[in-house]
Amino acid sequence: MNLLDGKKCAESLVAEIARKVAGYTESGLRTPHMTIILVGEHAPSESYVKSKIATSGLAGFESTLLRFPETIRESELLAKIKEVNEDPTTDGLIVQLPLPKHINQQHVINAIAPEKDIDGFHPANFGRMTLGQKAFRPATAYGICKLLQFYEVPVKAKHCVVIGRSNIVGKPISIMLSNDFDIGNATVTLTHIETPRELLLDETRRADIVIVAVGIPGFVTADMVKDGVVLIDVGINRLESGKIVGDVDFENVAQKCSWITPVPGGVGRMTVAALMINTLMAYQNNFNLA
Ligand SMILES: Nc1nc(=O)c2c([nH]1)NC[C@@H]1CN(c3ccc(C(=O)N[C@@H](CCC(=O)O)C(=O)O)cc3)C=[N+]21
Repeated sequence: MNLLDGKKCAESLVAEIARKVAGYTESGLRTPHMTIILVGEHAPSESYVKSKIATSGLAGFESTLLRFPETIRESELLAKIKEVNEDPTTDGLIVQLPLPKHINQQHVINAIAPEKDIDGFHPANFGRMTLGQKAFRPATAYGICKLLQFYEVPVKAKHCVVIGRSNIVGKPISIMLSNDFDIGNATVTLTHIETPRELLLDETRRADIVIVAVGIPGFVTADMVKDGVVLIDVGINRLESGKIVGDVDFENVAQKCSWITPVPGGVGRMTVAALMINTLMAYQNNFNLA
């Protein structure tokens, strides 16, 4: 069993970004700048945002955190997004999810300027990505691709089973890995809550790569996978003990894997690294660099 070390991979990608940024700023360009909007006080979001801000510093970016109370009205939030969209000193904008219930997530995502949408959630980017056009790719899915690439895990022509069809992970990763992308050309099965258990087992037991993003601790057990499987665990579940675990029964499943991502230190780190890649791309687009 080999670990797909997201920390190590992310550090290497971020160091590469920092070198590029140093080159740009030495030639007189301004520093890349990302803005994060955080609404309310949600403990996990605090920790994710902290990690994004710290990593953006390591990448050589400036960052701004805009915090709003839980009670902010949707119209006010949309007005703030419009301000950031129109601010030429910000390259990328993240509106941290989840949002309070009274705010329509779709309205918010659609309000972000596609050219600043470093999360890749705007329909314009999602559509372009799906069609194989240049786009900001959804950060978690993109991070998984970069991690597979870093460790030279074969993807082309492999059978990949994705568990969970969320718009932020399952759906985009299944599209990206099946597309004719640099890291792609797999044969992908997308399974979800309505997939009969028997069918799910048929699929996972012959899969070369299993990607699980369901948010249930221990969902993937050793009897569900074949020897030599590559396992990508997207889950982040906080147990009552405070321990963070993924969606995989790691102790038992890891023994059967050729590669497996740890939680923490796996996909979470790569999500943040991919956001940095997207921010650099937004900046390069702004200045017509490459
Ligand atoms: N608009 C938006 N964009 C996002 O990219 C976004 C979001 N909303 N909402 C929530 C998810 C989750 N997410 C993570 C960020 C960092 C870690 C991370 O750094 N994890 C550490 C552990 C730290 C911890 O989990 O507390 C690790 O895996 O080693 C994980 C997950 C970004 N998300």
